[in-house]
Amino acid sequence: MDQLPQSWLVTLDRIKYHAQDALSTVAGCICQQQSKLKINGRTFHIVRVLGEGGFSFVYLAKDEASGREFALKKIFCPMGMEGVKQAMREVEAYRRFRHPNIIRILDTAVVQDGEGKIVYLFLPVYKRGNLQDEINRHMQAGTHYSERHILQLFKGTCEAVRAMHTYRTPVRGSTTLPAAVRQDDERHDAVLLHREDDPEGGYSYEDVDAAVSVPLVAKQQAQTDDVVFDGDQELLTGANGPAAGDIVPYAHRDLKPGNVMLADDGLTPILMDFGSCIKARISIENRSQALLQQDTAAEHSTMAYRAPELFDVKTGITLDEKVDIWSLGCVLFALAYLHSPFENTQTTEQGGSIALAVQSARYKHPASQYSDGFKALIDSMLKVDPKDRPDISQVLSETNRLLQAASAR
Ligand SMILES: Nc1ncnc2c1ncn2[C@@H]1O[C@H](COP(=O)(O)OP(=O)(O)OP(=O)(O)O)[C@@H](O)[C@H]1O
Repeated sequence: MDQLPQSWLVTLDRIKYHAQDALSTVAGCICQQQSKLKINGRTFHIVRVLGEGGFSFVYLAKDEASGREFALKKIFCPMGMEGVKQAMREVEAYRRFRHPNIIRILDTAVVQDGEGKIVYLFLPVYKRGNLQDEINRHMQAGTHYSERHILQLFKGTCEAVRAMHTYRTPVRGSTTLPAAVRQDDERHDAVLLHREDDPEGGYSYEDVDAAVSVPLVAKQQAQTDDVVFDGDQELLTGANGPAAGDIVPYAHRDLKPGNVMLADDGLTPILMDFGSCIKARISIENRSQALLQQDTAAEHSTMAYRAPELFDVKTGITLDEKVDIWSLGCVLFALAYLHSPFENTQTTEQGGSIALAVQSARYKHPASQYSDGFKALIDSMLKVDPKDRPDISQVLSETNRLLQAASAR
């Protein structure tokens, strides 16, 4: 096993954990008892699977007492504390960016699972699904979005991205962090991260908004040995870190239609899946740093939406938030033509690889009714050299201009 590359081990873990979860889901259908989950004294009924990702399943879960529904994301952490820390970094990213177009996290729990751990994230449910689901519906029906509708969806997505690219380091103590942990689940040895000021050890559902916005103490000593969360690195300001109030751009690094949910109004996009979110500016000083970034991108950033500089990371460069601008170009293209510019293309059909097509920005606009300005916006983002791409504010102002023009037509 030692000789196997890390990516193989990850794949083996995925197969193992997905098989386990699939089996327990089937068993849960047969045995009502197994489709319930008890966390911190509350019982949740697992209604159905909403979706699945690389290391996670997302369920529709209903609180038995209140009847309130949640999207419950179950993340498997097979590789010890590093896996849990990675999951908690995702949690912290959800908490860091408060924006109407970014998903809110309602609560978090960590549960022992044999040798590994499971992290549960409680999220609001978006019953309309994500933009990839919408694209699939268009494909089946042989329909397309109008330019105006696309630009409305794209604008909200860009606003979420702008909140990340222009993130300001908070003043110490002003960020909400999970403040305490405790162990009290009968079956699972669950550790629920919850509001410190709630003696009952949880939030009331009416209080959910307050629970994510009340400033808690920045970093607390956990009450068990399982310190699973080491705080927002942005709070660690000082001689070597950014000063409070500085702009520290973050990159999402996995922007794609499947990671944008649609709110119930059918018009408001909600950015989610922050498992790949990272401080955007990374200076690559040597080959091993370059390979690390390349491997991370291969694991977390979907190929058909991944920026060219992440396929073959060069030394002596600084990766930055322009990786997301490339992905936004792919997202805008996909909303228009129902696939990424680098999948289903003639190039890939003729045996060329996606990686080669991306690295030379080889794609074509299919014949369509979309305006020249709209196509030019896509083209401006799909530039191989990140310096040639617009920044998020420029993308937004062009989107607004095109939206006004489309509304006037
Ligand atoms: N809040 C939600 N409401 C409804 N469905 C959801 C919600 N969150 C996630 N899903 C569904 O679950 C799927 C997987 O979720 P998510 O992308 O967070 O998992 P992941 O493991 O991080 O995936 P990836 O492999 O893309 O990184 C989504 O594509 C979506 O269909």
